[in-house]
Amino acid sequence: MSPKKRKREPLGGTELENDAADDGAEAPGLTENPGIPVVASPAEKTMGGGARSGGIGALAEAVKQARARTASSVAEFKYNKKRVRLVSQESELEEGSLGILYWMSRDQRVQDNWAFLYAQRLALKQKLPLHVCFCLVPKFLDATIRHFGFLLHGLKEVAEECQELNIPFHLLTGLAKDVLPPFVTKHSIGGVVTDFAPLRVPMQWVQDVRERLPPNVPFVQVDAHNIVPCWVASDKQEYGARTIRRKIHDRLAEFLTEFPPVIRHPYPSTVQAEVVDWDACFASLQVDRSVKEVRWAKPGTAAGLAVLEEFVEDRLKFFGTERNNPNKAALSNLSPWFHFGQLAVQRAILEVSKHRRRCKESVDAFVEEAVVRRELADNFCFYNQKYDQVEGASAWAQTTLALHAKDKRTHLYTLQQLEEGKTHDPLWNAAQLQMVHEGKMHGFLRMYWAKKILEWTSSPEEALKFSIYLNDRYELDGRDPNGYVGCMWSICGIHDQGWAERAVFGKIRYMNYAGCKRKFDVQRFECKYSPRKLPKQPS
Ligand SMILES: Cc1cc2nc3c(=O)[nH]c(=O)nc-3n(C[C@H](O)[C@H](O)[C@H](O)COP(=O)(O)OP(=O)(O)OC[C@H]3O[C@@H](n4cnc5c(N)ncnc54)[C@H](O)[C@@H]3O)c2cc1C
Repeated sequence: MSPKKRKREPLGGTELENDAADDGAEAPGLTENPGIPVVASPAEKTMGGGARSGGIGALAEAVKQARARTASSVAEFKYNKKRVRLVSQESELEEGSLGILYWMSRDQRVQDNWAFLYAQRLALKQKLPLHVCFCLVPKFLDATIRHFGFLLHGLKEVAEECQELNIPFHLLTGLAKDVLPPFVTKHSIGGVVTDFAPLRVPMQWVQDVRERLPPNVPFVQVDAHNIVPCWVASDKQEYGARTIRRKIHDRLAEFLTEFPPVIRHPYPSTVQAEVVDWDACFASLQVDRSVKEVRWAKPGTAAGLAVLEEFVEDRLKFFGTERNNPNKAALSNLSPWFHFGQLAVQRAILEVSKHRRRCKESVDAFVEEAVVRRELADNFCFYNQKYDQVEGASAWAQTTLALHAKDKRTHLYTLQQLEEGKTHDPLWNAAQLQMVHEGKMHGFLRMYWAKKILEWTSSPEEALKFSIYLNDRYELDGRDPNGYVGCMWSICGIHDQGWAERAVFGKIRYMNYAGCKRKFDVQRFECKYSPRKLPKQPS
């Protein structure tokens, strides 16, 4: 007997593309936060420690009030459904279901999360319980304990927040395709909402789940990471910042809005989430533990908001003029929290934009980096399946690199020499060691660093492979569209133009040591990250 349809509530697709609101310690573990062991970092201070306000920061409180002023809940909010796309064939919820599930993946936060909000909206409208799950894979693309530690600490905070909001949080262990569909069936979940990541592994996870979910369960995806949803910003791979910039700016009035709050859920579930033993979970991970967690970046949304607050107060004023100076504290340092979705870029932009009158140049530059460049990276990975291969580059770049493939290299280094920072170039070595020890290389140096790998390895393919390997292994923000695009920009000229032709690089833009010396005090940086001053790492 086919189940009776509940009040028809579509979950995505064309019916939703309608602006109007529808009616519708010592032991590695997580007990201590942040987890240990950690790298003794040379960074001056811990980011996100909340030291200034000793607990909940002024910004966190102001943000809470702003959400509350926006709407009493997402059910009363004019939700822009262009953020949502239908993944399943079925688009309507059936009667008899016992809950809505948000499968959290890229966007690991409760508030300021359009996917979480959409799931709660459905649950409120249907008067159903809301569940959240995260599928923890014990191994992911060579991520190390540096990454998993940050992720798990953040999730622990998510779980605690969910509990306060009467929303069971389920940590499922295994690949989503194996654990999520059985969960849906067992608990009679009526609809599934997930977030969006353009990289091939998470895209495949979504496809696999789609194939295994019961056919009568609608499944939608919400772009909760970008301000302008990736599929709205453009329907094709863009040439560069110059072609996507206007498309994004033209849509900001529509999408750069305040968030309503995720509220305490009024429809409790009879299904209780299993209590997560976070320490056991941490201990059971089968990951490389030699790349240590870092102390300067405290994981979690609260810490991310505190870093945002510090940035706005202390560093934003320098961002416009000093962001290319690695000796100056001018950057936001927010990329780890953005990467793990612990902080919404949209929240950062809403806050930073309030200071345009005080520091226009900085605010405009920050919007360019965090919105235009970042969303361009998502665009590239979404529309180009070869986003991490030389074949993914433009024809002109592939041709010029091929023409110069046999050019004599002045130096050739092995992966191990590069990894240990043992090249002839003290600036490069310092940048490499900054990344190894602190988990974050300065943004300006990332370009120089990757370009030198092209210069000192036997082929562009090898250069790309080494740079992605090192970036993903050591950068806390690694395995991100920004990282693949950063390496592809530096080595394969994507989103760039042809420059004067030279050996090895062909027409790919070149950078050199002398250029860096003109920009900042190179010696000071080299001195700070000299191997003599740093502990031996990784062990
Ligand atoms: C070779 C190379 C590798 C890179 N690897 C990564 C990576 O793995 N993960 C990552 O998030 N970024 C990467 N980037 C982009 C950029 O360098 C970092 O986002 C930035 O340094 C992070 O520091 P921040 O948050 O202090 O940046 P800020 O300068 O404060 O910028 C704020 C935010 O804007 C975005 N942003 C800044 N610069 C860029 C850019 N060039 N492209 C896209 N988005 C940008 C980031 O989300 C960043 O957090 C890479 C760039 C290059 C050239």
